Amino acid sequence: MEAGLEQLAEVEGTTALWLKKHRLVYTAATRHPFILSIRDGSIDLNSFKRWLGQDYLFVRAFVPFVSSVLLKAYHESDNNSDMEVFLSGLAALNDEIKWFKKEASKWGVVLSSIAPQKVNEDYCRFLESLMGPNVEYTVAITALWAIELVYQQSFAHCLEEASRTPPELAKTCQRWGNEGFGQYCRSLQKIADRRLLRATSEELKKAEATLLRVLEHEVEFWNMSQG
Ligand SMILES: Cc1ncc(CN)c(N)n1
Repeated sequence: MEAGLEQLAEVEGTTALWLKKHRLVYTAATRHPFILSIRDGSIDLNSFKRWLGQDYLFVRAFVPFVSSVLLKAYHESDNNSDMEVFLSGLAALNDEIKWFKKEASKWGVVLSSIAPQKVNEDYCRFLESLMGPNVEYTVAITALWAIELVYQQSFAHCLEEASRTPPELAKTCQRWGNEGFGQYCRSLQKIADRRLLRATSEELKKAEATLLRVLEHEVEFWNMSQG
């Protein structure tokens, strides 16, 4: 990193700098028309159901990814408490899978008969590419933080005062838009920033490229859901 940027990263955090630098794609991911349609109440419920079924499949693939980050933390982290953050994330995912099953039956979505769409498969394949032992902990935690952040920022937007989110979707928005999940995202960000400050320039390049890929995959995922 250049000398000036390095000082700024110490004050602001590398992740915040990257979000500013890549704000167009970040905004595309967190203020997507699919999310805006939840927020203004115009959401097509078939799109919502499509998202629900596809996201259930994504979350099933996300669990092993989070486990792989926990494993990397166990082997590579310079801070004992990192592992506990991921463990709490895994516990939340356990609840999330149960929630998806209940929500799906509420909406008449039969999860067992849903096939992943190509966009979803591509995203899950990307997750798998980050699970191997050759991928640095710093790169993997950057991806995990970005993936969670997109949902937190998107759904929190649907809970803001001016929003007209339909009441039957409020629980969905609260799942990722609540303060506890916001705190979890900040914990992930702190870990990522701590690691990025000590990363080699090669690792920094890989982590930034990974952040961009996550944001692009998230935009594609919303596009797919919207249909
Ligand atoms: C596609 C996607 N991105 C992020 C999340 C939040 N875990 C999710 N459930 N699905």
